[in-house]
Amino acid sequence: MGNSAWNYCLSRLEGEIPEQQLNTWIRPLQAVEEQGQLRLLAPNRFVMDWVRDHFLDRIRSLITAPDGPGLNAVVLEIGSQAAPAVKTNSRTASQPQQEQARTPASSNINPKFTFDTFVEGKSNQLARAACTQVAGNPGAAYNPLFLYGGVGLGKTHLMHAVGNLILRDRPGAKVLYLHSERFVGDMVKALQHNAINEFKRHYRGADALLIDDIQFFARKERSQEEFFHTFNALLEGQQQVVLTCDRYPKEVDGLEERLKSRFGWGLTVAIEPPELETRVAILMSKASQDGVDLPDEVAFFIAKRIWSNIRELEGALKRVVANAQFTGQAITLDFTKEALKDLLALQDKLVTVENIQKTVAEYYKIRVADLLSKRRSRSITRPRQVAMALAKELTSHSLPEIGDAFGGRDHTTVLHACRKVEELRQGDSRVDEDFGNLLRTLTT
Ligand SMILES: Nc1ncnc2c1ncn2[C@@H]1O[C@H](COP(=O)(O)OP(=O)(O)OP(=O)(O)O)[C@@H](O)[C@H]1O
Repeated sequence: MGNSAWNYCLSRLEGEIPEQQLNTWIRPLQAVEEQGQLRLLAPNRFVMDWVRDHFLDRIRSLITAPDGPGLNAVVLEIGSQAAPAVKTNSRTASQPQQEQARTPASSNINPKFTFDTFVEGKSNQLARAACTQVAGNPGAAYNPLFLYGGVGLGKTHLMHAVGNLILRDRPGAKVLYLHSERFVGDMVKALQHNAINEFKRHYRGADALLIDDIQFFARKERSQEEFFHTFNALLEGQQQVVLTCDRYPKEVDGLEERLKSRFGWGLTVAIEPPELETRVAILMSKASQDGVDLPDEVAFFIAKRIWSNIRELEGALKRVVANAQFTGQAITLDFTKEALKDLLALQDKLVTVENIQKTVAEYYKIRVADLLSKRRSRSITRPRQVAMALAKELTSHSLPEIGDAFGGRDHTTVLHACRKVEELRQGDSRVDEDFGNLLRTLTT
């Protein structure tokens, strides 16, 4: 393994730094390991300064830690190395960057994010179906297609999958993917350089425009104005627009009403946090893509303990795999528990039964004391059952422990609550929505 220290470091950083920042600052770095030190090559001074100021201390502590690669030093400088000659399909630090530099108008579609690599489950079924429809009939099926849901649930993946499928069917199509921050940045640059017409032409000429995380448009009036016109022009021309957001569009403060109402013209679909079976399937699929043999019990263990989002799930898997490769050990359940020890401890600390009770009480506008009381009116029992079910799902406490924490109730009451909530979630969309909202609040 040429760069095992750097790969190890990356796998750790992936769990700590938002994807957007990793792509912007960390992945463009090239790493060279030599004589006990790691040389990091930044493509330019801007990146070097940023990495030095924001990430270098952390990288150094990971690289030199005795229980990590244990190298002596990290050197950061400007430079580049020739790209390795053979590299199939795997993402290297520098490739996407170089690609972009050569062809600034390129689509930025990540070839790894396809429908084939997207695992379907109840939580994302509708979103996936809508995306396949759109990819098969761009501009005609649903326009715009608006995907929303919490962080790391696969919105970006699906968006790229749409782009990839359109490009497969029509290789000449102009498919533009970008984060909404980039749209804002490009617009500002265009205004500064008197090039707004070019900017308009560029975006309005897209056959499909895919814009990620549009909550970043909030309170940026000039950008919203420009986006509004771009959006209208595209819709009129039957060019496809796909948008994502971390919440339901109407709930984004600081977004103009006319935009919100336009977003509702097409189809708006939610992606929910995946249920256990889907999480296991995703882990299995990621492992097999990387050629890793993942025992079932390990997949179940990770999926049970990490529920909030798929990026974290992937991060945990990467950490286990990197540690196993690094130490040359097999991936067993014990090994996995050890590798994820600090991550899981951190998580246990974050979601406590008290925390759940407080959040649930606030959500239903009742008092925590009501949850613990003997009161049996519907307005109290339902939130209490939901809180118990959340405690079972999100903490590692046993049923008797949870019962105790809810005013000394019996474990069978907790079991009943969990079953009841499960049943209600199937049959009553309000309960399902409440549960989803609470899960999101507690885990993000
Ligand atoms: N159903 C799925 N099958 C396989 N991989 C998935 C699935 N959902 C998400 N992922 C993976 O999880 C990671 C995070 O997903 P993605 O970046 O698409 O999330 P997101 O919803 O766009 O989050 P954010 O709002 O933070 O941008 C990606 O690596 C993606 O491939």
